[in-house]
Amino acid sequence: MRRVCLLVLDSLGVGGALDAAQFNDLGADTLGHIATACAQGLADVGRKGPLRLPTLSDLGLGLAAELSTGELPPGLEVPGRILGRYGCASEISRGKDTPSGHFEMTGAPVFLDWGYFTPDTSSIPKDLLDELSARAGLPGVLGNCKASGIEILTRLGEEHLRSGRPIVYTSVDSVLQIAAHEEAFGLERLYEVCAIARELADKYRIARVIARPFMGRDRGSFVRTGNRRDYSIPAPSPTILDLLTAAGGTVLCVGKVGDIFAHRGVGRSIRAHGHDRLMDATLAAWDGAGDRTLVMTNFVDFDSVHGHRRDVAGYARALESLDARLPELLSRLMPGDLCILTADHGCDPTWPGTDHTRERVPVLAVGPGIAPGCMGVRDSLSDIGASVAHFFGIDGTGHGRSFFAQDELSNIS
Ligand SMILES: O=P(O)(O)O[C@H]1O[C@H](CO)[C@@H](O)[C@H]1O
Ligand SMILES: [Mn+2]
Ligand SMILES: [Mn+2]
Repeated sequence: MRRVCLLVLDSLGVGGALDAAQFNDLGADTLGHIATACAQGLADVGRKGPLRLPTLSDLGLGLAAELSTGELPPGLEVPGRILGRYGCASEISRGKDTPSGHFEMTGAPVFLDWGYFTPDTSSIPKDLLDELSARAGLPGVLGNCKASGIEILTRLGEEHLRSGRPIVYTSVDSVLQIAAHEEAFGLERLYEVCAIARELADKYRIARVIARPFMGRDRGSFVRTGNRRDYSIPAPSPTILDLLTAAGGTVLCVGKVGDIFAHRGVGRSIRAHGHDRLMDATLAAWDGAGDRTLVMTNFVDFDSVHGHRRDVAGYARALESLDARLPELLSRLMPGDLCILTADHGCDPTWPGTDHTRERVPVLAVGPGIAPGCMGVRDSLSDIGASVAHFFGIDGTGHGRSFFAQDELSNIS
């Protein structure tokens, strides 16, 4: 029996990207800067002192970070013995966005340029917005600029309630985000508008349309809800989700993963909000998973709740909480099981602005029969997909190299 659990700690970069300067991210280091702030007592909100990640440290997270930047993040000192195979990987896709990271780690790096809405005002082409209003029966839209999601609600949320116009905005990523009040505008209506926007955005090669529902009565009380939904462009080439499904295996996606892959190669998608619920859903999926099953979960709050909001203490708290839940999963790994933890890009909460940061990502692999040790600095996140294919004994996508030795897996039951 062979099963793989792939956990994406969304935005947990470990610095060190050789091309970071091209993204104005030279020196960005999500994990390193969080750990440093914690060690300096600068992240003592709802937690205290140095970052404590005993399980992730045992799996080699600190060493993976040291491999990337040359510096061991404080608090992530080398434990007595490493439990897993650790390393880090550079991203070769052109963008530092979520779809690029997820596609690349599943064997489909993105070499084409997404389309971007760049200007700060009138960002989104008039044709697209006119057609969206016509087809969705909207009285127009608000926003139409590059913005941060919370700030724009404060600025335009009340006008949205008065006018019924949804708020459209973009970021440094290839995204068209649409915010609307979950009750006043309606959640299903927002999803319908986003589905139309997805069709219209295709010709501009926009990677994602994102529904951003929110609640609250006024600018002081607006909050985004957990009903966010992503409408992605499909991966540019087959992923291991496609190949495993075609080979008769099963792909179970937890959280926003199914949406990211536009549900291609996805057997079942399980929605859950908040890291604890996401972990509960992962454990439930894992407990019911049979032979040749891939369970893939994205822990989105690191990025959306803490990284983009530049909330260092919150990010540290979320890391410590997830770390405390990991033993529940690790204790369920039986012979023939493999668990890989990684990230899709960085989002350094100490960095200027509110956007993602170009960084390497950690790659931690653990399971009975997987010899602990170092897998080095990997050339691409696609090495993860190649390793998963190798583990399942199926053809890979042609991108990436397995971090397992050729004959290493033959003795695993
Ligand atoms: O500021 P909010 O709405 O959270 O947007 C963020 O979320 C998007 C998806 O990760 C990114 O493109 C970034 O702009
Ligand atoms: Mn992401
Ligand atoms: Mn993000």
